[in-house]
Amino acid sequence: MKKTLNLVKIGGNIIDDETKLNQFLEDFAQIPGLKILVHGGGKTATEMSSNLGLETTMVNGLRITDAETLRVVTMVYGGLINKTIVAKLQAQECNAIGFTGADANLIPASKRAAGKYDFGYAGDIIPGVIRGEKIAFFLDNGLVPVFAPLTHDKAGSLLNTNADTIASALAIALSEQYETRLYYCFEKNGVLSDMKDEDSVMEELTLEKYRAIKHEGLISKGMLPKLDNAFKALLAGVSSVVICHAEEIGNVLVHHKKTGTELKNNS
Ligand SMILES: Nc1ncnc2c1ncn2[C@@H]1O[C@H](COP(=O)(O)OP(=O)(O)O)[C@@H](O)[C@H]1O
Ligand SMILES: CC(=O)N[C@@H](CCC(=O)OP(=O)(O)O)C(=O)O
Repeated sequence: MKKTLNLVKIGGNIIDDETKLNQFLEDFAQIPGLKILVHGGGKTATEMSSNLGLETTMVNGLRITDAETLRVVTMVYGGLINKTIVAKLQAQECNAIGFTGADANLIPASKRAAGKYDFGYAGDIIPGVIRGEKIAFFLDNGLVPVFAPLTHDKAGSLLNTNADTIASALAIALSEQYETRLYYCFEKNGVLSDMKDEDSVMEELTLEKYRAIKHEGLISKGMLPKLDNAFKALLAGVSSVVICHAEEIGNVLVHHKKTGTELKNNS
């Protein structure tokens, strides 16, 4: 029987709030068994860019990453956020180890070719290239990998890759070795049917329903890549995918409470 692996992704709105981040990491540290944390940090990168006089442009939830922006996201994601999270987890007796996708060549990617938009140094993960057994080595030796949303092109450049995409690609790669469960944690209670009503959480969401509500305009901004990546993982064999509030991660994974939006495969 495969061991269970809980792979948790935490978004930038929580990371940017120290109290919320500390609470989340305390809860995450309590999760028993094998686990991985993938973090974003888009909000902090936007603030840091603005402090440096750089304008931020997002298209369909993805950052246009010119050379200057790549320097900012490398410092913010690979340095400030990744290392702060690792230190905070170590303070909770959670033996975290921080990675970008360049470390141990864990996530090779290719620079996205310019089309309607030129995303600059944005990286698309090459399908099938993540070798789960390399990550399993760390998991099986009692370590908790913490991934920054950076990949690399194997030609010396880091690339900026959406953290939801990294979480999905890692979950897919690791589902060969483990029964992998993927949790997208952010600052809302789940996928909402009405953005003005925080309680309008859809308990379940099928791909068919997602396509319909996307068409109606109920899904926007960062929720688009999040759900595209979430369904990709589910369809590729990840055991379960849940989108929930960051405050609930302890309730879900320590106390086994059902919360948020669970994706369903209706095909
Ligand atoms: N139907 C929806 N339900 C919940 N959030 C939505 C929805 N449509 C758009 N959003 C937006 O998507 C955002 C989540 O995407 P993003 O900011 O990329 O998250 P994260 O911080 O996890 O990376 C929410 O903050 C919200 O503003
Ligand atoms: C290419 C691209 O868009 N990369 C993302 C990576 C960070 C991220 O995904 O952060 P959140 O999870 O906080 O949104 C960005 O720079 O915003």
